[in-house]
Amino acid sequence: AEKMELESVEDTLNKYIPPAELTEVKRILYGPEFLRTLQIEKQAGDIANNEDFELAAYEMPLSQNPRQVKIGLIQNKIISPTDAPVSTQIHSLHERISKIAEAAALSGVNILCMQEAWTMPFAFCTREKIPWTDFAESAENGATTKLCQELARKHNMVVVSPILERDETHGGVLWNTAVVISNTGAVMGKSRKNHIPRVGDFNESTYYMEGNTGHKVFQTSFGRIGINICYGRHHPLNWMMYGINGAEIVFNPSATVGALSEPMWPIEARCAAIANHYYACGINRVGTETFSNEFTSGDGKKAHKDFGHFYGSSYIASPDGSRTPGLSRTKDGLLVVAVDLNICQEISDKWCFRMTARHELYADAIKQSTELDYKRDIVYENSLSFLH
Ligand SMILES: NC(=O)NCCC(=O)O
Repeated sequence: AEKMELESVEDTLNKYIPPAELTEVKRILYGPEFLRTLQIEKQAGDIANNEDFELAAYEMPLSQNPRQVKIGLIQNKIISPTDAPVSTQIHSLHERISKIAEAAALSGVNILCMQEAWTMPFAFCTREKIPWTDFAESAENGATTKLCQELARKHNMVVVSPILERDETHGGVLWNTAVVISNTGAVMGKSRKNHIPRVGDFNESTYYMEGNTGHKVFQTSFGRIGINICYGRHHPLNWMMYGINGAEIVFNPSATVGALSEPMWPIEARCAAIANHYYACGINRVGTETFSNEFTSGDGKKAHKDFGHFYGSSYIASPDGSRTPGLSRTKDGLLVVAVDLNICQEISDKWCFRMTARHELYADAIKQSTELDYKRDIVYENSLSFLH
């Protein structure tokens, strides 16, 4: 029997914490400044109802000189079963996401980001090559990029489209890549996943290597954006480099399951937003994906056919330390958030984390620590000196 999943942490707080305490609990958990809930545009609300996805919209606190943009995040389940033809699986997702993008456009979204490898099941757990490698497409002119170009032009919004990329220029190798499409419809470029997991059933290193595009930041019409794909969120230096390159918003398109990472999820993007003075956006897929053939997790337990529950819970964290509530843990959703990019500079001037970061100190120390003959700087009590 399928396990009953908790709908959302916020629903549980709202249901069980008495109103008198709830405000204070939320202030402590979600941040000092209260978010404003935005009215859902009627037509967008109708699409969400008809298509059965959650639509939540908020405005984050404003600075003295606001430079507001609206971010949209989409989290979703796969539609077709994993043994359907590849083209059917991709097509069904194209249709679904186009409808959600329509609701995003009606909600005034300027920059829209989908989840990691959004055109496919997260099949890397299986270690099988066929049919999963057939989901790979050219970042520059694959069918998914073409669709996103249409969406970008039609809705005048920047689209960040994370896909499994096939790089024809370099022998057709695969990458885990986010394609950035301008609101004009032009492909601005791509950003590849820098850190590939070797944990749990995330057997991605069987398929593609660590990315080689560095920490590109894209100057779009609606602000400077970077993309730190999934497992990269466990690496503070990865987050930091997008900040150093001037990002005002960093997206973290992800695919991660409850048993592995859920306690880390609300913390990591939020810490990154605070430490780097930018907005950080966590996006995670939802649902349980089942495969035809059993696979093992290398833990002595029985072989199984599913990856476990992808818990959604997409959210946006502000440089001021606050965050939005998460989307559902079980349902498809669109999170629309109006953010003020000027908050990045305002908070940087207030807290001075960038100014006080001492990067030159760490640059030298980290460089030395990678040398073969490096000696760790540990101080021993004299009597224990034989431990050296
Ligand atoms: N997609 C991916 O990198 N997942 C790894 C697991 C995690 O980072 O939570």
